[in-house]
Amino acid sequence: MNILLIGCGKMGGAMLRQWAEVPDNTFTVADPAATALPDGVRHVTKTTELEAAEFDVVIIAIKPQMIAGVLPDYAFALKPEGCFVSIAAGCSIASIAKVVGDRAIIRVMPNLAAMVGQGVSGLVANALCSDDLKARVTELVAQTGTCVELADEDQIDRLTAISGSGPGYVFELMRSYVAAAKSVGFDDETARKLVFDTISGTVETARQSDETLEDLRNSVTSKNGTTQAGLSQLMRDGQLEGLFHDTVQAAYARAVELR
Ligand SMILES: NC(=O)C1=CN([C@@H]2O[C@H](COP(=O)(O)OP(=O)(O)OC[C@H]3O[C@@H](n4cnc5c(N)ncnc54)[C@H](O)[C@@H]3O)[C@@H](O)[C@H]2O)C=CC1
Ligand SMILES: O=C(O)[C@@H]1CCC=N1
Repeated sequence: MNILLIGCGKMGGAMLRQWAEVPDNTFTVADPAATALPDGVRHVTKTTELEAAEFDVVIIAIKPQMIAGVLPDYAFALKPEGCFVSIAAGCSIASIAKVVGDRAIIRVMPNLAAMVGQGVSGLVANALCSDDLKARVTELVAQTGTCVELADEDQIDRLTAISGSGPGYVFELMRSYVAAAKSVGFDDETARKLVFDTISGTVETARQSDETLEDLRNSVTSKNGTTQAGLSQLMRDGQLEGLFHDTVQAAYARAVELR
């Protein structure tokens, strides 16, 4: 497919890094600020460099608040049978259709781990999108990690609050954990290694186990031992579970506001 990527910042750039590894498709990036694009990717800085009906897919990877102002300038470059793919948080298919009219539109919510091919994405398409086009876009997204097809748009806003924003929550957890490791005397390099390897090893253990997360947690926790002492702080008054609940609800509410 011939693909136009509008916006090549943190998220668009992360996905492009994986896509550029696969020879199936050709990419043009439209982003005045883009630098250091992968080999073989065409870069345009003005819409006048594009031809009408040039692309099978136009990917919208700019901030949701910019879509109404920017997208009209690029819409002419999509083939009549092509589709728009938006990765913008919140911005609904109806809002995009207000800008481009009744066209095939797919919403994808990726996450930053796409950068290393371990992303998690949700996808939902409108009724004007053919099964073939949806399958080809799903395959494209799956080049960046796993891709789950969702039943409706509300689901993609809920998924945004879990996996779209998720790396932000996890990076902050990791940052706090590393700071705590340093507070008991480890240097930065050792603290990062201990924390990163503990997290990745724990995730892999959970993946390979049939036990519940509660049982796995209990299997680390000796009666009156060190883990129990630590968890009595981490879990005091159920605050951690409440905090995660509030975190996800706030992110979902913001996605709804951005519709
Ligand atoms: N950062 C993340 O982890 C995730 C971001 N998203 C979505 O991806 C979209 C982009 O977010 P980020 O990459 O984080 O933002 P970013 O600010 O890193 O990238 C946006 C890019 O758009 C470019 N841009 C601005 N005006 C433009 C124009 N007129 N024409 C072409 N390009 C233009 C900017 O130069 C910039 O490189 C947002 O809609 C966001 O909701 C979705 C999932 C995860
Ligand atoms: O924070 C945001 O709005 C974007 C969407 C998901 C992750 N980053």
